[in-house]
Amino acid sequence: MNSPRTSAVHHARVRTFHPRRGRMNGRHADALTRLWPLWGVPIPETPTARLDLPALFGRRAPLVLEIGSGMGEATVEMAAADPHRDYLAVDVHTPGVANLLAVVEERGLTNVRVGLGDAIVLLRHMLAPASLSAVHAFFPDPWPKARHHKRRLIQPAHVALLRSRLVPGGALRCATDWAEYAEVMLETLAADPELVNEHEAYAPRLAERPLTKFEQRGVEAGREIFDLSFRRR
Ligand SMILES: C[S@@+](CC[C@H](N)C(=O)[O-])C[C@H]1O[C@@H](n2cnc3c(N)ncnc32)[C@H](O)[C@@H]1O
Repeated sequence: MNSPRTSAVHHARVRTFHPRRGRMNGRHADALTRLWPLWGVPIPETPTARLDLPALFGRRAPLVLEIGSGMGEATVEMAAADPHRDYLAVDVHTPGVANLLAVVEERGLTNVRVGLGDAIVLLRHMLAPASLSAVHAFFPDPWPKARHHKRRLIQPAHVALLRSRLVPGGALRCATDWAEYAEVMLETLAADPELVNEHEAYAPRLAERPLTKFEQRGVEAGREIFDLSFRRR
């Protein structure tokens, strides 16, 4: 369960999400014990310092942030195909984070680090403006009920924050299987004067984005998939 608390962001009240333990198996527990100290990025509730990215990755390279990486399927495939950039994945779901750490080890990837905690806290307090080459938000929770829309990742205050962390020309790529949220995403991103849509409306499917189990379930349920691709001016 999320245990939310509220905090002020650009004068809007939004939720902060705490890590969720979920259901852990032995492999997850082993990965957390061995690999978290190597590649894990703790996200405290009130961080006091920005991340030292060259120290974290052991090199200076363009950085991609994946928000809500789930079990890490997209992170692993995209990072493996893109060794000249570093990938920082973040999720609040501990078993997903543990799974990603295990697969990063199995695949021998050196360009992936994994944050556990709230992506908004990470963005606001731990990443400097203009520090990201790209932000990926694939299938963020749609929060379908109107009274929960305020929990959505894509909302004006968050978009301003996300965009501020991109380098000029940096990419913001989103996908969703929730048609109403797709429309809101399109409107919200298009309303930011510092973002440019790379397409007239929705983008074609991003070739390098793999099919995750989450997306597969949406397709099997008959839902259309919407991709969005914007760039910071
Ligand atoms: C619907 S799942 C999609 C997972 C994955 N991107 C995929 O396509 O399979 C959304 C993910 O976002 C994570 N999430 C939700 N709120 C978050 C937050 N504030 N910070 C980081 N991750 C978050 C959830 O734990 C969940 O793993």
